[in-house]
Amino acid sequence: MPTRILLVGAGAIGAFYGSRLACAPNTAVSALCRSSYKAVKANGFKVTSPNYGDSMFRPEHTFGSPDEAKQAALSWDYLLVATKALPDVNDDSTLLEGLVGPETSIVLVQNGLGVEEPYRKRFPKASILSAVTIASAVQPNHGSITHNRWTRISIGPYLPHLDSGSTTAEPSDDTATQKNSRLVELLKAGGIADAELYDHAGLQFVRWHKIAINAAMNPSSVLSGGTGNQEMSTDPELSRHLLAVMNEVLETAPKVLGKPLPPKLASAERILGSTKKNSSGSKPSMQIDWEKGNRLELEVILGNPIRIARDKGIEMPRLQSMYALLRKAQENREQAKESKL
Ligand SMILES: NC(=O)C1=CN([C@@H]2O[C@H](COP(=O)(O)OP(=O)(O)OC[C@H]3O[C@@H](n4cnc5c(N)ncnc54)[C@H](OP(=O)(O)O)[C@@H]3O)[C@@H](O)[C@H]2O)C=CC1
Ligand SMILES: CC(C)(CO)C(=O)C(=O)O
Repeated sequence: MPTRILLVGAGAIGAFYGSRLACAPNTAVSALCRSSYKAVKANGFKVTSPNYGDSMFRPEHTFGSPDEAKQAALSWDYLLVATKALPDVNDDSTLLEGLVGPETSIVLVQNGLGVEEPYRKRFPKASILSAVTIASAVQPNHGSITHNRWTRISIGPYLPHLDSGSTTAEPSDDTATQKNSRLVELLKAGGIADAELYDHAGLQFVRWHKIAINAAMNPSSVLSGGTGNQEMSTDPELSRHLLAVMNEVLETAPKVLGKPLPPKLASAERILGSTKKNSSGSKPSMQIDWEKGNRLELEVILGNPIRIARDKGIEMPRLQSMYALLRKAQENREQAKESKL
């Protein structure tokens, strides 16, 4: 039997990593699509990448709805979720109803903090793997994926009971850890050399570290009227703001997680230095979503970090200001859209 993987949200990131996993031996990758269903069912995915060249990736099965996936009655080893994380809009954990069996691991490849919780609450017995990627990919047309650069994906089992000070492992922890190692092996076999294995605590640090980048760059671009990454990092006032936001996150993370930040994670100064050198003209994904009129990943990038820190008695004033402003701007825009209908 092959290792069966279903992509839930086969957009830029889901289809890119899916196309690599499909190259690993004895692996069958299927896709649950939404608006790209017809294009993918007819032609599969065309993936272009500076690392892997141009390739076609035909899913074993292409489903147009969660019900269709359920009716296939297949047993999934991994459900790889790579939808945009928008808990204020949809609870995407409902998409997995009827697909999670005793052998299934749920893999969340999404930005943000707290993305695992809706899945843990709905599927308390399932093993959940949490993944953070540094990559740049887009889906310019249905079924066409352009991978631009970077392939780093860090994955760890999500075992939040270990956070509460208890060192008592649960029997299912070993399964999650083994499934995690296996997924990293599959990604490496598919050519992702920088797939990285973490334990629960290590991966949560990686999530906070990525939040430092996303909470600084993404809302600042929208609030500054669409400034690109490099221009923000070289502007005298904006660059001070970015550094201060990143440091606010990097100083909060150890207080929340109860351990010092691992030294291998880059400092705010180093992140800013490499952004200054990024001459690709890139803009943060939140700005691109704002331009398209899409809902923003505000809750997982700003709201959840603020709330998680506040629960521990810590305020994050720079994040809070940006969150309050953008939340209202988004709300006003949604109301304006509705009043036009
Ligand atoms: N793109 C990148 O370079 C990076 C992205 N990330 C993170 O990865 C995650 C995924 O981002 P990205 O791949 O860019 O997003 P995309 O918008 O490209 O892909 C999301 C996909 O999920 C699909 N989807 C959403 N809801 C459903 C549903 N109910 N049923 C079936 N399919 C659904 C969307 O379909 P539809 O087209 O119909 O909306 C879309 O194809 C985000 O959290 C993002 O922040 C992290 C690092 C880099
Ligand atoms: C590239 C980067 C770090 C810019 O903020 C990003 O992750 C995004 O656009 O969402």
